[in-house]
Amino acid sequence: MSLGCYQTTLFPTKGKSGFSSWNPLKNSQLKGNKISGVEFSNLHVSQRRKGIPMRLKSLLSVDSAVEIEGKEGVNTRSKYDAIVIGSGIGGLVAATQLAVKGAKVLVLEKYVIPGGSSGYYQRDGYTFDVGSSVMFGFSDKGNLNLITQALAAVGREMEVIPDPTTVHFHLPNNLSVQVHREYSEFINELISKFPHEKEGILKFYGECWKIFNALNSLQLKSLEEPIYLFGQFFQKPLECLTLAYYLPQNAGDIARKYMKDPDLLSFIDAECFIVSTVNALRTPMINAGMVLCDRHFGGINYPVGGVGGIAKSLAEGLIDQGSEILYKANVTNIIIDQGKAVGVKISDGREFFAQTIISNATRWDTFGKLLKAENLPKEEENFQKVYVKAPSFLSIHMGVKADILPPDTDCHHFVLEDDWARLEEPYGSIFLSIPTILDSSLAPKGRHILHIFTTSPLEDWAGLPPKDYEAKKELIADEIIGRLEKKLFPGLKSSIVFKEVGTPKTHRRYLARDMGTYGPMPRQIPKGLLGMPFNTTGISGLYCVGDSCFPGQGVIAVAFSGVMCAHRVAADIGLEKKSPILDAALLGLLGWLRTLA
Ligand SMILES: NC(=O)c1ccc[n+]([C@@H]2O[C@H](COP(=O)([O-])OP(=O)(O)OC[C@H]3O[C@@H](n4cnc5c(N)ncnc54)[C@H](O)[C@@H]3O)[C@@H](O)[C@H]2O)c1
Ligand SMILES: CC(C)=CCC/C(C)=C/C=C/C(C)=C/C=C/C(C)=C/C=C/C=C(C)/C=C/C=C(C)/C=C/C=C(\C)CCC=C(C)C
Repeated sequence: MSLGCYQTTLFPTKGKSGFSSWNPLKNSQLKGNKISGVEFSNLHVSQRRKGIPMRLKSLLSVDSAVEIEGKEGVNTRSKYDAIVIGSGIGGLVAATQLAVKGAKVLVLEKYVIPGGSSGYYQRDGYTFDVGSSVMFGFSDKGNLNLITQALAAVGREMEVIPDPTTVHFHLPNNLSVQVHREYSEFINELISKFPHEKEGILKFYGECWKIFNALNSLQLKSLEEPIYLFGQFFQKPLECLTLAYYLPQNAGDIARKYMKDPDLLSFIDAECFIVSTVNALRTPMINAGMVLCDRHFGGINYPVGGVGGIAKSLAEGLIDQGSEILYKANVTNIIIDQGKAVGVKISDGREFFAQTIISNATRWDTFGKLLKAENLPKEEENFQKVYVKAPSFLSIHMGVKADILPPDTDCHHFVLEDDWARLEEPYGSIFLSIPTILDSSLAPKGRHILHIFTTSPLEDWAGLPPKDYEAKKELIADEIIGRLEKKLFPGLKSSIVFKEVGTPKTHRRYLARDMGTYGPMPRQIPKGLLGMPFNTTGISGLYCVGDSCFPGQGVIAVAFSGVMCAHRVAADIGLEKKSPILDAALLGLLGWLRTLA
């Protein structure tokens, strides 16, 4: 196969890339084969293989997979142990964990850099986080610092800046609550707002700590792998039973056992909404326990240089382990042979084969686009009955003059001005992150970054002619900024020096997520986490990872899903212990439990 045929994909040009407003290559950042200092030859392979020039090795390594298939047929075409579709944090954690266990992994990413929703883009001297800047799991202690652990597994460490306040809530009836890093400071502040509910507050958050402490005592691996699971039950029976007890419960029910004040219950709704996009009655108690305590135990920590550095470091670590990432590789099909997933096809026609296929695309994309919808396995039908796509977001990335922010402004804010009923409505509540409060290197001197986002359904933006679409973006962004100007920063509009607005269509396009969705949310009141599928699927050899798998949305949640997925896949390809009889029993039991949700 001629090497020349890949030259155009190795050196993408601005014109050919086809990306517009959220393209990190925009504004002359594409220099040779570097994006912002990171090498991005179309295919990265291990620097450790010596003898052949780097780029040539890249090409050979991919070509050989195809060549082997062409010459020798199905038996030898499985070059890789696993192919991972997508390089979101879920996909990268699964890939790196497998690579350190000795697997040969190929990650195929549609975009030009890794990270997906946890990626970054640069403009005019600003480095913007694409998604959330609130990082759980990034501390140096406990068992739940999954981001720190994922990086360490591939020999990477990032400097982080501790955030003194997870979020500053600005809520109806002038309720203002700062979630301080110190638990006692937070709880005292909350009790000072609701002194008559002191006992209830202590009991509710006390139950959250019970869950957190149980989670934090376990070695986290795949809950679909019986040897590990029974081992944990044997070593930590009380902790496992605690978790099993809370597995089918929701935070709102437990809050209602202890609290009566409607404003306080609405506050608990807001606490849950920022991590689950639904109210407390629909938020699994295990997830609430995890996030409402980790922010005080390990704290929220921001990586120096921006959230995008996490994915970049994982991708580099993966390559160090001898595995590979191919960018601009849009997977269009999962190839099924005799009922088993054996490979994938990408949009330029190339096919890659592996023992296992792991999809970091959402379950809706995996089973609606990459596989034909008529092949929907029963488990996926059930998933789609219990969960719907959460709405997407309208995001505004801005650069502002620094003097507009009062001294001691917190990094993260959540604003819902007058009416609790608007919490879950589109455009009802506003999330605001100002990461330059923690890391000033993200913006030019004398400037701050404001990243504003609010829920917004794709339907609001569909079918508009370009002029109307642009006008609507400006109009809605102006309203949202006006609300922040009124509530937090008088004069905000006149301090703006840079502004870029992304809609649900932008999310759909650049993050390749069906309807630009933020992730799954329960259709009705769920039974806690019981209905959430793990990583195996109804198709042999095919696994899912990311936020449409247990335990759901959130960067730390998808990191856990990556750890679980890698463990299950490693057992299936012989890199970890496995018992086929116990497997069949546990997977059957879990499948049955899900039908109860
Ligand atoms: N505004 C925010 O704060 C925000 C927004 C969205 C998501 N997030 C967080 O990120 C989490 C999602 O992480 P994740 O790992 O599940 O997924 P992800 O969406 O971050 O990453 C998936 C990756 O797969 C790639 N991909 C999808 N389909 C592909 C295909 N067919 N071929 C090749 N590549 C493909 C995408 O380009 C993307 O890089 C969310 O739960 C949420 O917590 C935050
Ligand atoms: C199986 C059976 C039957 C039994 C068993 C029992 C057991 C053992 C169990 C166990 C379990 C476990 C281990 C579990 C685990 C879990 C976990 C880890 C979880 C986690 C979670 C997490 C989460 C959810 C997170 C989330 C987060 C988020 C979403 C975030 C977001 C953020 C944002 C949006 C930002 C905001 C902003 C502003 C405010 C500005």
